[in-house]
Amino acid sequence: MEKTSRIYVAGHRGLVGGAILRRLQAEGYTGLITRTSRELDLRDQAAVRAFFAQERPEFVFLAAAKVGGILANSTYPAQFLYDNLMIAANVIHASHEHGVRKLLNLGSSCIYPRLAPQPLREEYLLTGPLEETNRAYAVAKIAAIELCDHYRAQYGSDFISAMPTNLYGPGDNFDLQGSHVLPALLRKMIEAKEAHAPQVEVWGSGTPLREFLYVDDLADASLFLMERVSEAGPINVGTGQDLSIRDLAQVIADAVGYTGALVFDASKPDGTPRKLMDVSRLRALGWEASTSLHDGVARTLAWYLAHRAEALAAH
Ligand SMILES: NC(=O)C1=CN([C@@H]2O[C@H](COP(=O)(O)OP(=O)(O)OC[C@H]3O[C@@H](n4cnc5c(N)ncnc54)[C@H](OP(=O)(O)O)[C@@H]3O)[C@@H](O)[C@H]2O)C=CC1
Ligand SMILES: C[C@H]1O[C@H](OP(=O)(O)OP(=O)(O)OC[C@H]2O[C@@H](n3cnc4c(=O)[nH]c(N)nc43)[C@H](O)[C@@H]2O)[C@@H](O)[C@@H](O)C1=O
Repeated sequence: MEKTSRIYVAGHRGLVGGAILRRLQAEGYTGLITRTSRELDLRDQAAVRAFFAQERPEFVFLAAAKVGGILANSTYPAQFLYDNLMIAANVIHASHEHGVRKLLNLGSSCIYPRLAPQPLREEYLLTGPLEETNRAYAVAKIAAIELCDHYRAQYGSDFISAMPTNLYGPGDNFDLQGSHVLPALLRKMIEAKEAHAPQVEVWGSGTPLREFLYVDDLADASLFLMERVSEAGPINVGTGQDLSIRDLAQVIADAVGYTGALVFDASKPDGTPRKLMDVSRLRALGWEASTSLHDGVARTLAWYLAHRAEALAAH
């Protein structure tokens, strides 16, 4: 990418797209192209075609998607499947039709089979049944990888796919029904501390293991991949370390300074028992995460406290 390249960041108001946009701006890229979902609904093929014909992006970061935590995924599977299939098919096909030089497709660690060996290696894709709570979303994300790989094979398109582990950071979704676990627990503990509440509710058993990557590290990996890697297949992006939801809740309680009890709500789903990424492929290519969970949580907490109204209004 040159500093004046026309670069489309799809989903620039989201957690990931926002971090990628901030990073590109900080590095002095001037040809940045963005649209909100109101301005351009990426499920609309004709609108996507017209947009690509008009703007002629040379590079595309595909970070627009219907995204949510375990409850949103299991409650709205039709929307997660349809929206994500349409967004991926429209953006990837338009990128091919309009000669995009390179596209980075963002997927998720939930593409791997529920009971695959740990840590999850890229070659485990399509080797077993998926986790039920996010099967619809995962199928759409797998279809997007397949699109990139087959457009590469048939047309020579330089389309690559990154599979991040669970993400968090400034600009996250803090809605308690729709969000992922880390922002949800951060918000719950802040509010419990302020209200002097004796306990905070944590969904599920607390035993599932999850790996968390700070979103600015993902933005760094995204630029690294865009600039230096051209290969088929998913490329895992993570830290290579996980912890239980119970331990995560304690890390967040400590950061917030909340000293009440944690109560586990067994009526809520646990989801997949573990999904630790094997990050050796990306390490061998030359990239590693640099932000510790402790630092990332502290930065996210500081951001949320400074932008609470904005964060809550966004979702
Ligand atoms: N969050 C996480 O923990 C993880 C995320 N990822 C991946 O990263 C990518 C981005 O996720 P994240 O940033 O968290 O998600 P967010 O929900 O924070 O942001 C998604 C963005 O997509 C845009 N969008 C959604 N639907 C449409 C549509 N129909 N047309 C146009 N734009 C649309 C929204 O735009 P607008 O604001 O304008 O409505 C929104 O800003 C996804 O592909 C996801 O799979 C992967 C692993 C973990
Ligand atoms: C990124 C990833 O994200 C999703 O998968 P997930 O990792 O299961 O998502 P999650 O962050 O919502 O939950 C992680 C764990 O945490 C527990 N948990 C406790 N208390 C709360 C809580 O208050 N909120 C939430 N959301 N979870 C909670 C929860 O019960 C579960 O055991 C999919 O969208 C999937 O498609 C995907 O790609």
